[in-house]
Amino acid sequence: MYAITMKRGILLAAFGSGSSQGESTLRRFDAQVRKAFPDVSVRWAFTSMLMRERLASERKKSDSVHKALKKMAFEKFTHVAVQPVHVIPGLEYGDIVSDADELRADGTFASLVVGAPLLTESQASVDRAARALLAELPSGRAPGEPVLFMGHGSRHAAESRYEALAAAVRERDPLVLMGTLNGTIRLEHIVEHLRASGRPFDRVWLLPLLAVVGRHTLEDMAGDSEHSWRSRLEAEGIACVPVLRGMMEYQGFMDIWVGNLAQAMKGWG
Ligand SMILES: C[C@@]1(CC(=O)O)c2cc3[nH]c(cc4nc(cc5[nH]c(cc(n2)[C@H]1CCC(=O)O)[C@@](C)(CC(=O)O)[C@@H]5CCC(=O)O)C(CC(=O)O)=C4CCC(=O)O)c(CCC(=O)O)c3CC(=O)O
Ligand SMILES: [Co+2]
Repeated sequence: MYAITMKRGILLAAFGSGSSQGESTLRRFDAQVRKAFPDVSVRWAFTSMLMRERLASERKKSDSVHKALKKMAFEKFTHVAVQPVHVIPGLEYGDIVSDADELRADGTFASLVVGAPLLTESQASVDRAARALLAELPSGRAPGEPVLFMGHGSRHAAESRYEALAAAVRERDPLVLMGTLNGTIRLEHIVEHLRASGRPFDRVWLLPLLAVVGRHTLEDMAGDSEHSWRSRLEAEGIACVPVLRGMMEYQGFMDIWVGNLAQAMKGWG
């Protein structure tokens, strides 16, 4: 058996971002990954075709997961770990796994592994994320002020992960609530819950449960349109303090995604 010279690579996979804040968030994460694995090449893939096209029109190059893996195969990488920076094992995450499955079937890599998203079916992953989230609540939050997190939500069964996280967080702090844009726990459920608590509060803090600040945060959460969470809460007479920081800007969450990557790399054998 000839000895293959091991060439190891990491492929980080995000939805993609074109904003300067989003790009600096991804760059900070990139630096943390390179620091954690100094002798492994780090590449990026953006999963959103829409984002890749938007960047291409601004002459910024970006690869899909499939294309990035093809390039790494061409460059003779033997061991590759793909690490998504997604929150749930939903549809977007599933696309990444199927891209990896396809390339693995090619047999071009000696080993191709995919890391877990922030939340998996394990309660340990939910509790770990709940602790990271509660460790980073806005410093200006006065006692008794509710904090609302807006997740993306999904029609995929992985939607249950948001509910699991919401329960784990509420257990630790009953005034930290979570809902999703396109999921089962909607904003109206959160408002009902707040009203039912009977506790007086002047304002609520509004944070994205999204890795990177993008349109969903800027428009759907904090935007001026009447459909945004902020506008709908203000229409209910509830003042809002939006915090435009993606989850990947918090050390605790970066540590979880880096930890998932380290775990996946153990699968290289
Ligand atoms: C399946 C689908 C919905 C459906 O059809 O059910 C879906 C699902 C999910 N998206 C997620 C994440 C993000 N989606 C966006 C943005 C957009 N998402 C859109 C479409 C779709 N998104 C449908 C697939 C359409 C397709 O792929 O062809 C766009 C194009 C249209 C729209 O939704 O408005 C809009 C472009 C906005 C623009 O114009 O820029 C951003 C960026 C941002 O915030 O703006 C993030 C990263 C947030 C972050 O950084 O965390 C997650 C959570 C993943 C996770 O973290 O786990 C899920 C759930 C899951 O994966 O199951
Ligand atoms: Co989306």
